[in-house]
Amino acid sequence: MAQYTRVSGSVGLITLQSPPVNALSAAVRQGIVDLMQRALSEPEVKSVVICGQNGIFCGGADIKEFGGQMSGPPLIPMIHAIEAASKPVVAAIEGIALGGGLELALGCHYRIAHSKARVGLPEVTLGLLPGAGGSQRLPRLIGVPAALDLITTGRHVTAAEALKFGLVDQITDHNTVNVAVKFAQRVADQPLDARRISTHPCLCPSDVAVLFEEVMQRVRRTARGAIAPIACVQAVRAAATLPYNQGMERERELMATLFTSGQARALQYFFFAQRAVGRWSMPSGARWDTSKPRPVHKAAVIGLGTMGRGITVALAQAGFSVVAVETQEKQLMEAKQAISGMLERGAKRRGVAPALDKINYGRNIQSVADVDLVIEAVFEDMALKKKVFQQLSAVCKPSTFLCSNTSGLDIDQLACQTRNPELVVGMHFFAPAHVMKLLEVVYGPKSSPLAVATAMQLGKKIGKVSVAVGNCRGFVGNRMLKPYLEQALFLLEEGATPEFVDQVLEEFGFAMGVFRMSDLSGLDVGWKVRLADGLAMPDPTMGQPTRLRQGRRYSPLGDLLCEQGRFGQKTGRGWYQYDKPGSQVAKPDPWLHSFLDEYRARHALVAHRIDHQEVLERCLYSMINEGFRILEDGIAAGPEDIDVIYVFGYSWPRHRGGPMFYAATVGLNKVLERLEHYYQAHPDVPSLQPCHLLRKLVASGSPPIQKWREVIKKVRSQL
Ligand SMILES: CC(C)(COP(=O)(O)OP(=O)(O)OC[C@H]1O[C@@H](n2cnc3c(N)ncnc32)[C@H](O)[C@@H]1OP(=O)(O)O)[C@@H](O)C(=O)NCCC(=O)NCCSC(=O)CC(=O)CCCCCCCCCCCCC(=O)O
Ligand SMILES: NC(=O)C1=CN([C@@H]2O[C@H](COP(=O)(O)OP(=O)(O)OC[C@H]3O[C@@H](n4cnc5c(N)ncnc54)[C@H](O)[C@@H]3O)[C@@H](O)[C@H]2O)C=CC1
Repeated sequence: MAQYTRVSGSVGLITLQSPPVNALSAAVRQGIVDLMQRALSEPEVKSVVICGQNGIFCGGADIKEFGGQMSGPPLIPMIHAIEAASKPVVAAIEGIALGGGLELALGCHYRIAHSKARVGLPEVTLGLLPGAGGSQRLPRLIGVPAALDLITTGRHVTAAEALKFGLVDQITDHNTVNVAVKFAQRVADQPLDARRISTHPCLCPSDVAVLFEEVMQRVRRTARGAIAPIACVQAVRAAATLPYNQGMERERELMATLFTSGQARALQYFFFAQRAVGRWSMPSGARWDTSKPRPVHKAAVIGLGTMGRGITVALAQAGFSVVAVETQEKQLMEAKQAISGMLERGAKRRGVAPALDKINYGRNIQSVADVDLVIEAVFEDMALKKKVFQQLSAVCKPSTFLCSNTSGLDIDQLACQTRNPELVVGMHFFAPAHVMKLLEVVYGPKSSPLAVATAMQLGKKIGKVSVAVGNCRGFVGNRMLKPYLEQALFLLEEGATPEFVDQVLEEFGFAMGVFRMSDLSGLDVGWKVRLADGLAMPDPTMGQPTRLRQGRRYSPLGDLLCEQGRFGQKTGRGWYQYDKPGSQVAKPDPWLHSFLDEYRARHALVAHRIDHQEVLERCLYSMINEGFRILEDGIAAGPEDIDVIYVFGYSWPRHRGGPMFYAATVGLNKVLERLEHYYQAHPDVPSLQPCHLLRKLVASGSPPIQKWREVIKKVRSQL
């Protein structure tokens, strides 16, 4: 909807009204069309101001409408009509002008923005391009290089930056609508021809062809298979090389391709999934909207290794006072230096002062007595963690929340060491903890809704996307990683090379294939866990490793590499070789290939030809199958939780929506059929056995992903 008022006698004020972000729904578009006609037909009205209610100009097209039949007046002619109007139209931009919202403002003759407003064309993040003239008007207004930057990244810019670009005409600290109304009165009689952006020539640098070539190469390199960034470059190239009308036609063609692509659907699903995870629930029925968090002012981090350092930086940067405890003197010194460096670099990037004074370092756990929340990040060793939780419980205030950054140990066992087990949760960060967006908040059987709500809120305050998950080995992310890694190893045993497996996964869109990823995180990490589990022991009777452990197929390949001191990048050797320890450039290693040949010969394994399809299906479908088990067990409340975890924590390509959305795209019956096929071929691999929920969903006609929760509920109620 939109509302019309006449202000100061001669200005028609059109206010967009569609909470929460004044998106351009069919009703809003209809309102704008009708009210523009009214303003133009009233002789007393000399100029028009368009603004949005509640201090928000416009969040763009209504993304919910994209999934269905579009109705109402189309955006492009609406914006053209505004630009062609005979009376000046001024956009009064408060809050945000994003996507179609900014395109609407670009159709206006003038733009006045509040100093705190942000503007941008984020369509690329939804798998689209600015398809309501934005790709053609923006380069004409601010030049090709700046337009390419904004349109291909989708980044939001501040009002100050927008003014520098010439994207807005004026910024104000006062009431933007009042300023815009006064402005509209001043320009009421001024000629409009020069204010119609579509009539401007496109501002191109002399080496524009080279620029497009460079940008296209960069975009292709970073897009990981996403098509929208490429279409965005093509659309801006059309603005630079074609007359406006032909450019608009090209924009329409490109938009039509994107609009109906699976990628746009995946990215739009993911937009809502990110917001859905904030509405968490626990099997007990506790929920985000009925569980109040307690404020946290002062926090502590125990253990300043890789993770503790990043967590300390994340907390300090968000303004929390932090007590940082490390028992080893040498580690403490190194950590202080590393944390100060991270804070200084971060502050420089953001143009603020480094939050060095927010942190108090110490070697004694007694120094955390008065904090509101502790995050433990000591070695992944249950006995050590239990001891630390006993100490914390004795030292801290009774109300202190005690959290563990464990990658997958039982939160309940830690809670049992404390006086107040209801205040214990997992806060599982991802490395590097001050950079990675994901936080798994893990509730055990004794965790209270208060503790979950507090950890979720803390995550939000430090800029994380937090997902509440249940307690099980590996939680959601690492539990699903296990069958994925396992399949990758089996594929090596059966004839594949690490290079081939990685190439297939990287072509799919992962930032790194599974073996390059293992080399980066360190092969020793998983080895220690397998040793602790009694899995990575050489067979005592044979004197050499066997391929069956604890009743199921097991690949000791990773253990054998670790026994040779090949821990990955840190030792300069792993699944690949590196020039020196710490180097990041992975090169194929002839030693590894001979090692694999010898291994296969020793175990009488005949290498067979493995193709792309087999690598993808075995790695991804086994992981997806585990995802369904996680849903069935109630460890994740819905598929969105899993998808958000995989995109933000494991570099799953966002334009494929996440593993569960991908399964829905491929077709659940196909996933089931292929799992059945592989399970038949490998009956000693239980992770390939299709789980009950997957079968149930297929039997229920493979409902759309938005309906899975209903089937999950039924399956769980029958357990
Ligand atoms: C706006 C934000 C920055 C606010 O952030 P924050 O305050 O943190 O709140 P949130 O929790 O994010 O959001 C609150 C609430 O609002 C919902 N919401 C937000 N934005 C939208 C929106 N645009 N639409 C719908 N709903 C929205 C959000 O989901 C939350 O609700 P909840 O999910 O219930 O919790 C932030 O929200 C944000 O960044 N929003 C997105 C902004 C954005 O990306 N805008 C761009 C939208 S795309 C666009 O504008 C494109 C166009 O306009 C072009 C359209 C052209 C159409 C032409 C079609 C041609 C098709 C050709 C096909 C031809 C086929 C053929 O030829 O046959
Ligand atoms: N490294 C990674 O990528 C990730 C690790 N994790 C988890 O985070 C935790 C920490 O892992 P990392 O930082 O990699 O380990 P790390 O080995 O780099 O650091 C652990 C630190 O804890 C210190 N420490 C040990 N006992 C202590 C005590 N009683 N009091 C104070 N400090 C103590 C050690 O001296 C060391 O500096 C583990 O539980 C791990 O599973 C979670 C996510 C990712």
